[in-house]
Parts: sequence; C-alpha cells; structure tokens
Amino acid sequence: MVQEHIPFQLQDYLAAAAARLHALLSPYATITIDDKSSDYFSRSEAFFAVEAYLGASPCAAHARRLRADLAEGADRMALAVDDHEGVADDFRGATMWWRKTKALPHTNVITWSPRNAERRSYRLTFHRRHRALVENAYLPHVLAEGRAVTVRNRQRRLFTNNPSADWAAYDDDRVWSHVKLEHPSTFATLAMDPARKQEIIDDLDMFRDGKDYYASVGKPWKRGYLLFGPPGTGKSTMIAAMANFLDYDVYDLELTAVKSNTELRRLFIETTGKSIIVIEDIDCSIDLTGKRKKKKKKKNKESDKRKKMMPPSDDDDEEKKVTLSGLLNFIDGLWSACGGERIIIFTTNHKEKLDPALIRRGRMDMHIEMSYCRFEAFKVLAKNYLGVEQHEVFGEIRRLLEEVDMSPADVAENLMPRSKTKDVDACLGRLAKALHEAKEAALIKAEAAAAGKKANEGSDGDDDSSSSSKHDSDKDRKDTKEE
Ligand SMILES: Nc1ncnc2c1ncn2[C@@H]1O[C@H](COP(=O)(O)OP(=O)(O)OP(=O)(O)O)[C@@H](O)[C@H]1O
Repeated sequence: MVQEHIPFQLQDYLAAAAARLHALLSPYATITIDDKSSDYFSRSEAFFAVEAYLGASPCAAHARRLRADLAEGADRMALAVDDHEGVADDFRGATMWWRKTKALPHTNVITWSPRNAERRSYRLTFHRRHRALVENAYLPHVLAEGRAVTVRNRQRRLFTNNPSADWAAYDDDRVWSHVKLEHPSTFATLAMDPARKQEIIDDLDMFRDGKDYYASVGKPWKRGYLLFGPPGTGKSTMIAAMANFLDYDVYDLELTAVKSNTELRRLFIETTGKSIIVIEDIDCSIDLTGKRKKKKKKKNKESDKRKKMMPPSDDDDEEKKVTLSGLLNFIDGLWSACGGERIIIFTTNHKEKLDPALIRRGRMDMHIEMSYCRFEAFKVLAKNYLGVEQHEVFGEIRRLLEEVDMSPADVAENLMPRSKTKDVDACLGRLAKALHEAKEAALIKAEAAAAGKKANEGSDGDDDSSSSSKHDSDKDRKDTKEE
C-alpha cells in the first residue's frame, strides 16, 4: 500500500518542480479551468462556458479534432474542441492559446461514479504582459459569450408531472416527463390591448433582469401571475408567449394527479430555475373549501371511528390530500428554499371562485384579465392571419366588436383562410357575418331572459298563493292530526 504511493508522490514532486522551473523561465502564464467546481460534485459553469465559447468561436475552425454532441432535446449538434486539442484565439491583438486536457485519476483513488473517473480542463496560456487584459476583459468576454451560446443552443422543454404511482417505474425516480416546447406564440402574435401587453412585457423584463433587485429588497426571485377570463381568450397562448419571451421552460402541473402536499413539495423541489410553473384552471384543480371540510369532519365522529378500523388509504385520508394551505405554503415558503428565477401562473375562467388568500398580491403579483376581442386585438389577428392592416369592412367590424362579446379564438377561427389562395374579402366577410349572427343571438337571448324574468315575477305572485295554499293544506293536515 505504502509502496504504491511512492511513485505518485515522486511524480507529483517532479511535476511541481518542472512547473516551478517553467514559471521562472517562461514569459507565459497559464490559467486552468476544471470541469468540476470547487465543491467537486457540481459541474463548473466556467468550464462549460469556455467549451461553448470555443465551439462557436471562429478560432475553432482551425482545430483539427472536434467533438460533436447532441444535447438532450436539441435540434442540432453542438461542437466542442476534443481532448488534447489546442486552438489559438485573437483578442484585441493578443493571442490566447487554449488546450483541452484530460487527466485520469491515480489508480489507487476509488471513484464513486464512472463520470468522476476522468477530469477534464481547459488550460489558457497567454503572455504575461496580457495578464490584466485576460483577467479584466478576456475571461469576462468568454464567460458572457459562452453563456449566450448555451442559451441559443438550449432547447426549451415542456414538463408534465407523472402520476406518483409511476415514479418508481423510472430508474431515476423521475417525477416530471418532458417534450420539446415548440409553441409558436409570441407577444407579436398575441391579440390584446397594446398598452396592457406592453405593461406585461415590461414586468417580465424587469423580473428577468431583477436578480440583484430582488436580493437587495430581500425577496425570493419569483413572481406570480393570475390569468383570468372566459374560455378562448388566450390564457394558454399568453403562457406560451411569456415562455418564448423569457426563454424559460414550462412545468405544466396537473394538480388533480398530485395526491398529497408531500408530493406537491417533491414536484416543486424538482423544478429548475428559469422556468414557469403553470396550474391551469386552478378553481377546478383544488378544493378551495378546506375549512368547511374540516368542520364537517369534526361532526362526523362516528364515521371517523369506523375509518380508523379500516386499513389506511390515501383516498380517504383528508390530511394527505393537496390542500389550499399546502398550496399556499408552497407558494410562499418552499421555493425560496429551492432557488430563484421561477414564475408561477394560475389560470381560471372564474376568478370570483378563488380564495382571496390564494391570489393576494405577493402570491399572485399581477392579475391579468384576458377579455373578449375588441378592435385593437382584432387588428393584430387580421395582420397575423390575413396580412391586412386596413380594409373597408374594418369600420363595420369595429362597431360590431364593441357591441358583441366574441373570444379571440372565435375571431381567429373566422379569419382563418379556407384555401391556399388567401381570400381576404371572404374571410373578413365571414367574420362580419358571424358577428351579426352573434349580435342577433345575444338580442334574442336578452329578450328571452327579460320575458323569463317577467314571467317569474308573475309566477312569484302565483307561487306566493301556491305556497300559501300549501301552508293552508299543511295547517289543515296538522289540525286533522290534532283532532
Ligand atoms: N389573445 C389571443 N391572441 C391570439 N390568439 C388567440 C388569443 N386567444 C385565443 N387565441 C387563439 O385561440 C386558441 C385557443 O386559445 P387559448 O387556448 O389560449 O385560450 P384559453 O383562454 O386558454 O382557453 P381555455 O380557458 O378554454 O383554456 C389559441 O390556440 C389561439 O389560436
């Protein structure tokens, strides 16, 4: 055992002596960037930034040996300099030499994972007189460019939660599955009031660049948005536009598949930064009447006793279910513990059904109403679907959209060309016709409702008499009984 150590110690000693001698004589300096960060277990961000920078830099064109890798979900291969290959990069008249090295560990070191068996690093060599340039300008430039390349190559993902019963079926106990996020919606194609749209874009911009601001005011770096409005007004479309704008992943949380607050916690912990967590139709996903249920439970002591004698099951254990308070806890506390840069979005068609605690500012910071299509929103759709910004029927459509509530989804469907030869007149005419029909239908409905109300008022009077006659007959029966 001792004998085995000697050659390595000697090797290390000789290597260190040679390095000292080289440093004394050579006019060059070197900087080494390892693939493991100082805690050894996590990946070094600097290493991957250098890798991405060199792979995309024109200097890589001179490298003879490159490595291609297809990152998970990426569209095209990313190139990187291969092991033991060197490239020269020119920066403000100074030459920077990069070499990628790979070191095998000493054979008597036991590694816990094959991935840790090899250590790679990039070694940067430069003339000593460029030391300040390298430290103050070149390395920050490599880091910024490398990060930008990584973001450009990154394929965004749409995650959905696996039912907990399936978690054990995956090797790595995966709680989320994902597909590529390819929704084409952007703020340019989103039809809504332009001023409101700009407000949302500014808010997202502020959030994305607000790391230091959030830290300075002592708030976790997260933001909540509540999207509410009738069906087809673009709530899901807005989420996709936000994700595309921010370049974030989306976690679509199906709350009805989550059995307990514990599972909910696990799902949240496993989300990553730069992501949007979405709970659609929140009013249908969770029982917002937790308090009332508890009261009911207290009253029902008999059934509780019976339940205790049965084997425990998740289904009938109220405490184990996802509760409003579980959700509130998660929003408030948990994610400050699992890193920042997360957005949470709730959508609902019925804002009034939501518990005020769930949507108060601080939890849902911005409430965004997605409403029926008005003229400004229509203009966006007309431009997107038909490429027109002006037309003689615009005036008529404007008037109708002020009188009729039609969702952007319905307007878009009417504007959609039915053949490859885009017949603008036909599409706009179809929309105008649909709006006229909707207006008429609304009138008829209003008239029917008014007539119904009138009839009700009339029959209310009758009802009174019937209830009084019912009362009389009840009284008669009672009297008969007493007799
Ligand atoms: N504001 C909008 N801008 C552009 N397109 C829209 C808009 N609203 C709806 N659409 C179109 O209608 C379709 C349906 O809209 P979306 O699913 O976003 O509505 P939603 O409000 O989420 O509906 P639901 O409440 O039923 O889930 C979208 O695919 C899109 O083509």
